[in-house]
Amino acid sequence: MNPTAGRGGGRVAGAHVLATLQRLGHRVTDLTGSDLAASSRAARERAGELDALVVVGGDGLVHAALGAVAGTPTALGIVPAGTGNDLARGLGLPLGDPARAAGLVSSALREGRHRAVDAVRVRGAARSSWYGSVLASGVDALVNERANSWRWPRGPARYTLAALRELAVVSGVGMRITLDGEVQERDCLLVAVANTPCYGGGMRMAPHADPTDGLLDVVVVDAMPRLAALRLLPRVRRGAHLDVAAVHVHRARSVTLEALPGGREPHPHADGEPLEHLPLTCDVVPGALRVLA
Ligand SMILES: Nc1ncnc2c1ncn2[C@@H]1O[C@H](COP(=O)(O)OP(=O)(O)OP(=O)(O)O)[C@@H](O)[C@H]1O
Repeated sequence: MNPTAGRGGGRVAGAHVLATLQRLGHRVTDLTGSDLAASSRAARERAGELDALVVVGGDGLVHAALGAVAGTPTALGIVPAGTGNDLARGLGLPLGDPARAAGLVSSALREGRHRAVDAVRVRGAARSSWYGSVLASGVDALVNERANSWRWPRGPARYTLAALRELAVVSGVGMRITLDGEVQERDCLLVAVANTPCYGGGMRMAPHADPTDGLLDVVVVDAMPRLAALRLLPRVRRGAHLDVAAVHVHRARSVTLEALPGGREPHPHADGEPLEHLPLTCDVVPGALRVLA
């Protein structure tokens, strides 16, 4: 569990989930570490001996857990307790109700029930990792980085304020995008590579992304004047931006993103967590996750 997730609600939710699963007869080991690195390490070391890894936290902790179990037979239980919970939202899990989410995890464990869900393997020059929701690589990545650096406000307002801040200084990034071998070069506001619809605490950038279709939804937004980008923001929150001429949606199994020389190179993020710099290649791995649901 992440005791600090969701303004500290993670501690209460985590204790409740632990007690609930024990009361329902499951053998539970608490792998909570003193920080994210310690929790991730424990998850990686122990995942192979568990039936399931159950996380109580936000997207940061779910991202770490996913890295430990994707592509393995160990199931993943998610009790959303963060401020964003975009991956849980994208998987249709109950939000804002840890008791219900814990009950679902427990009944799925008891009945041996899981949903096979796609995950994304992302490879850079130095390492490869997994993500479950959306990779941000343009101004959206800068917004994510900015939002992560703020302690206040928590929740979606933090991303909106960070977007207003970043859009004041950036309007486009040159990108080479390779979609299943087909190359395009564009001046982009952002390229989002999505397995599920949302990032940034409910921004529906890829509203039709389906984590069970074996495909990535790639949303490319062309560079545009700042005012136009600001006007696009509320439409993205509703997922009502796909008919805007500067917005293009592609579907692919494999996507490579490279920054063209010149300009400010964003630091890509996936599931809200920082990755290494571009170039990066994202490959969808169908059914790589067994989600208890
Ligand atoms: N024991 C811990 N385990 C995991 N993360 C921890 C822990 N203690 C502190 N943290 C910090 O909490 C941060 C936020 O974690 P998390 O994403 O789970 O919650 P959130 O930010 O409230 O939710 P969301 O990402 O969905 O908005 C992590 O980046 C990490 O640095």
